[in-house]
Amino acid sequence: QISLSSKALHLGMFEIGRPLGKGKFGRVYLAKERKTGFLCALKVLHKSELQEGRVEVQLRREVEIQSNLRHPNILRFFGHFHDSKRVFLIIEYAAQGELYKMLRKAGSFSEPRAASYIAQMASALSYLHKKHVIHRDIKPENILVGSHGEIKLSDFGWSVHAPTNRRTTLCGTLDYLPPEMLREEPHGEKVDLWSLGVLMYEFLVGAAPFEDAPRETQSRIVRLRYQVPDFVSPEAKDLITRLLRLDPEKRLPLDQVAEHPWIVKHCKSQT
Ligand SMILES: Nc1ncnc2c1ncn2[C@@H]1O[C@H](COP(=O)(O)OP(=O)(O)OP(=O)(O)O)[C@@H](O)[C@H]1O
Ligand SMILES: O=C(O)c1cc(-c2cccc(F)c2)nc2ccccc12
Ligand SMILES: [Mg+2]
Repeated sequence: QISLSSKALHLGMFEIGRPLGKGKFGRVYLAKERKTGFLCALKVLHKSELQEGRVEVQLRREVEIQSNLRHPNILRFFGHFHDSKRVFLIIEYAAQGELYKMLRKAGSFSEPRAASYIAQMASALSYLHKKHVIHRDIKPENILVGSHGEIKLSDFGWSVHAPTNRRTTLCGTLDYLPPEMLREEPHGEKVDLWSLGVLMYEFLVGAAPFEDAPRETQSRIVRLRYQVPDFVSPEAKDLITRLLRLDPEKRLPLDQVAEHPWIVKHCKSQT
C-alpha cells in the first residue's frame, strides 16, 4: 500500500519506465517508486498545454474528486505534485491496459464476460453515486483492466458533483451521450445509467447502439432508435432496454441492475 505525503513527492522518487500511452493533455509512463519498488503510472501534463486547453480547473476538479475515491473498480489516485513546467499525477497501474483494445480485438464479448464487466461497473457507479459524483464519460476508452482482469473506471476529467447542467463542450464521440446531455438540460447521476446501457450493448454487439454519422446519432438518441440483434439473449436485451430509457427517472436503478436475472445468471459473487 503506497502512502505518499505530498511534501515528499518529487520526480526523484520515481524510476520512469516505458510509456503506457498518450492522452489529449498528457503522456503516461510506467513508474517505480524507488524506496518500495511499488509500480504505478505517472501521468505527466504540461502546464502550458493545460493553460492553452483551458483545462486547469477541470484537472484540479479531477484530482480533487479522484483523491477521495477508494473502490476496487475505480482506478486509484495516489497523489500529485508539480514542478515549474509540469503537473504529475500518480495513479494506479492497470497492468492489462485498455478494455477498448480488448473489445476491438475480440470484436464483441461473450455474455458471461460482459455480465461480469457490467456488474463491476454497477458496483463502481453505485459507490460514485452514493458520493453524488457522476462520471459522465463512461465508455470503453475510459475503462482500464487490472492485473487480475478486473476493470478499473478511470478518466474523471468530466465527472462532477451532481446535480449539474454544466455545459460540456465534449469533443469525443456522441455515442454515449444521454438525451438530456445532448439537449444540455440539467442532469443528474442517471446519465451514467444510460451510458451503462450503451456500454452493455457495445460489449455484446461490438458497436454502439446509435452509431452513425454525428447528426444521425444525435437524432437516433433522442428518438431512441436502435435495434438489438437476435443473437443477444432475451435477458440481456431486457436489461439494455431498461437502461436505455429517454426519461432518466425510468432507467433501472443500480441496485436493481446488480440483481437483474442476466447479471445474477452469469456472476458467481451474489454479494
Ligand atoms: N493507470 C494506467 N495504467 C495503464 N495504462 C494507462 C494508465 N493511465 C493511462 N494509461 C494509458 O495511457 C493512455 C492515455 O491515458 P489517459 O486516457 O488517462 O489520457 P487522457 O488524458 O484521459 O486522454 P483522453 O482524454 O484522450 O482519454 C490510456 O489510453 C492508456 O492506454
Ligand atoms: O503552477 C501552478 O501552481 C499550477 C498548478 C496546477 C495544479 C496543482 C495541483 C493539482 C492540479 F491538478 C494542478 N496546475 C497548473 C496548470 C497550469 C499552470 C499552472 C498550474
Ligand atoms: Mg482517457
